[in-house]
Amino acid sequence: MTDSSEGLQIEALSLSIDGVPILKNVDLIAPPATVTGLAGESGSGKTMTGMTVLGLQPSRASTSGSIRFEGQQLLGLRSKDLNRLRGHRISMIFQDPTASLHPMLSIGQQLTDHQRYHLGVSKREALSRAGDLLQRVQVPDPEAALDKYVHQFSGGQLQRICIASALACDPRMLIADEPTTALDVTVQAGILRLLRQVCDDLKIGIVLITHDLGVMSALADTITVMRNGSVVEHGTRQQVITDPQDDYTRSLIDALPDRIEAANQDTAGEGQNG
Ligand SMILES: Nc1ncnc2c1ncn2[C@@H]1O[C@H](COP(=O)(O)OP(=O)(O)OP(=O)(O)O)[C@@H](O)[C@H]1O
Repeated sequence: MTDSSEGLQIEALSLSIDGVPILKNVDLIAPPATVTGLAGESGSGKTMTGMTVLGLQPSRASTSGSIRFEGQQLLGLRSKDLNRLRGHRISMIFQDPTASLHPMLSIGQQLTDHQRYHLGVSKREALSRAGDLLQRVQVPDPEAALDKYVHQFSGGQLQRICIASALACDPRMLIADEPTTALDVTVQAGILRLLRQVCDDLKIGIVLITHDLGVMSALADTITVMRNGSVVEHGTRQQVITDPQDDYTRSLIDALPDRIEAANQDTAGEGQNG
């Protein structure tokens, strides 16, 4: 049982846009130090759920239900308070690292600005922390990397930099929306392994959003499956993957048997190029 003052608890979250229901009574619990998977086909409402946690739903959306983070109600929070939370206590990484990073700013600048805003640290301290973060996410030669720009890195390295940026202000929760979908298969496994380390070593809760049950089965501790804006299944990874109760989940798994098997094997041979 999760302590209600810890992690993220979404209860009966509904959201509609111009009267069209997008999310319907969504329940999701994401404890600390756990990877909570949110699966489902395209358009099922996974991203909208993650965005709503951060108050980033479209402005014309109407919502009901509850989103509690470390005991605090987020739904209806003023934007000033949400700003304080976003990128600090809860951060997010997205599918395309090149779209998440600014092409004209050095990596050092992109890893320090929000530290200075949220943590109030000096430029020098923020840079030192940024170097440590790049080391943690295994970007080669972290000191030199701080002076480089986006075009000088591979896609996998850029996603590592995005993870470093997401970790920069010591978040307690990380929402990862399709974090490996834009990457080569050979690089994906390294990013998944890094996210596992982040979760285990820093005790950060991760909400992993992906349509790919192969990725899900490699990383998630629990899996919630959505369809058409509703949760259709929830359980441990083992339960959901090996004994799905819902026909829709079963059809998703049946479509990907080989990939799930492959994803469940630890891909120890993956190199540092990611
Ligand atoms: N800004 C918006 N305005 C209106 N409807 C939207 C908006 N953004 C998303 N939707 C709708 O909300 C529904 C859920 O979309 P969402 O992006 O959450 O799905 P998803 O499960 O994350 O799918 P994908 O993997 O393709 O991103 C879809 O029907 C989508 O068309």
